[in-house]
Amino acid sequence: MTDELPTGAREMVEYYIEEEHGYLSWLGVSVEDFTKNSITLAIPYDEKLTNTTDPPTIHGGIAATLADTAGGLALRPSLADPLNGGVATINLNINYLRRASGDLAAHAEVIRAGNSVGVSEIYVESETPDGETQMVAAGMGAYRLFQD
Ligand SMILES: CC(C)(COP(=O)(O)OP(=O)(O)OC[C@H]1O[C@@H](n2cnc3c(N)ncnc32)[C@H](O)[C@@H]1OP(=O)(O)O)[C@@H](O)C(=O)NCCC(=O)NCCSC(=O)Cc1ccccc1
Repeated sequence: MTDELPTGAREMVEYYIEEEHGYLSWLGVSVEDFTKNSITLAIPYDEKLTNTTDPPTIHGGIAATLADTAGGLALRPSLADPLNGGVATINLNINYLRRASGDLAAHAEVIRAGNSVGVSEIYVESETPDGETQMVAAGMGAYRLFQD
C-alpha cells in the first residue's frame, strides 16, 4: 500500500463533512491529516459538548463519534473504488483513559483492509483538566467495506 492519496481526496472528505453531513458539521469536525491508510480529525472544544463537571469535561460520546468517523474514513482509500464504495461501522470499542477538557483530535490507522471487512485502530488526544495534552481514549473499530 503506497501512502499516496488520489488527488482531491482530502477536499472531497472536507466537502462531505462540511456541506453534506449535518451532525459532523455541527460538531465542527475538521480534517487535520489524511494519507492512504490514516486520517486525523479534530473537534474544537465547545461548552455545548460538555458534562456538568467542574471543570467541564467533554461527553464521551463526542470522542466516540470522532473515533468512529476517523476509523471509517481511514479505510475509504483502501476501497477498490473510494468514490462509489462505502463504509459502515460493525463494531466500535472505546476505552476512556482520562477526562478531556480541550479540543479533541482522533488519529486512525488502518490495521487491515480486506475485501468486505476493515479494522482501524484509533487514538484520541485532548487537553486534560491538569492542562496537559494526553491520550484520552483509545479505540478499535471494525467496518463493513462496500466495494461499489
Ligand atoms: C452491513 C452490515 C454491517 C453487515 O451485514 P452484511 O450482511 O454483511 O451486509 P450485506 O452485504 O448484506 O449488506 C446489506 C446492507 O448494507 C446496507 N448498505 C449497503 N451499502 C451501504 C453503505 N454504503 N453504507 C451503509 N450501509 C450500506 C444495505 O442497505 C443493506 O441493508 P438492508 O439489508 O437493505 O437493510 C449490517 O450489519 C448493517 O448494515 N449494520 C448497520 C451498520 C450501521 O448502521 N453502522 C452505523 C452507521 S456508520 C457510521 O455512522 C460511522 C461513520 C460515518 C461516516 C463516515 C465513516 C463512519
